[in-house]
Amino acid sequence: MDEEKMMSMTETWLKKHRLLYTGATRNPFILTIHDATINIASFKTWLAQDYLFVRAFVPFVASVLIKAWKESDDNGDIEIILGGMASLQDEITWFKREATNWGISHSEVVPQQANINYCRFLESLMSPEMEYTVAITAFWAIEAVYQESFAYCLGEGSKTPPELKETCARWGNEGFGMYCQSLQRIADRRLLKASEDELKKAEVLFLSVLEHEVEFWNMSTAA
Ligand SMILES: Cc1ncc(CO)c(N)n1
Repeated sequence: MDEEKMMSMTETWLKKHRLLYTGATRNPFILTIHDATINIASFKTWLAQDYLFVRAFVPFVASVLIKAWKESDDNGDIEIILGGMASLQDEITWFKREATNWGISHSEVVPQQANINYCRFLESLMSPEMEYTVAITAFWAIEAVYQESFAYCLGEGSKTPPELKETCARWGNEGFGMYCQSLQRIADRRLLKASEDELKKAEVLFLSVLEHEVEFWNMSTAA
């Protein structure tokens, strides 16, 4: 009897594209939070830009919710996605409060190129022609990168400055980790039934997410 468990599709891709995934989850921006050498200007750039990103992320999640309602074979998906949407409201409130704390005025923040590109990518995923399977896979990847990145900043041996710990805990907490696992399970369940074309498309867009995440972090450290 074979005791080995089969690898899920997302696990297979994470393994196959390890280098790029590590590039997204252990980016220099994250490493400098982890070792407390972060330049506060970089942090403020990230904070200001990510607020704009999250505002664009809300309609994207709403579009995934609609696809789940139309296409999903499991009612449980709706609750998980809806839970994600609900926490985005809290997240937007948090971003506004943090901006005040760090002396950022959102009305003066101009979206940078990497952010514009990423938001445009989100918009392409919102198209009604985009399959649920593909969109939920991208959704999982977007959340998973933040979860892995910020959890690392709170992990053993991290020297994260106390004033940044709350930020890291937003995405690095255990509950957010469980939520990412739920999204991953949905993606894997769907990918199991996907056509060859859909699988290929989902893998390509998974890689696009990782590239956009790398560019987003790089944008923050470049400023
Ligand atoms: C750029 C980016 N990726 C992922 C997340 C997670 O929601 C975020 N807030 N911002």
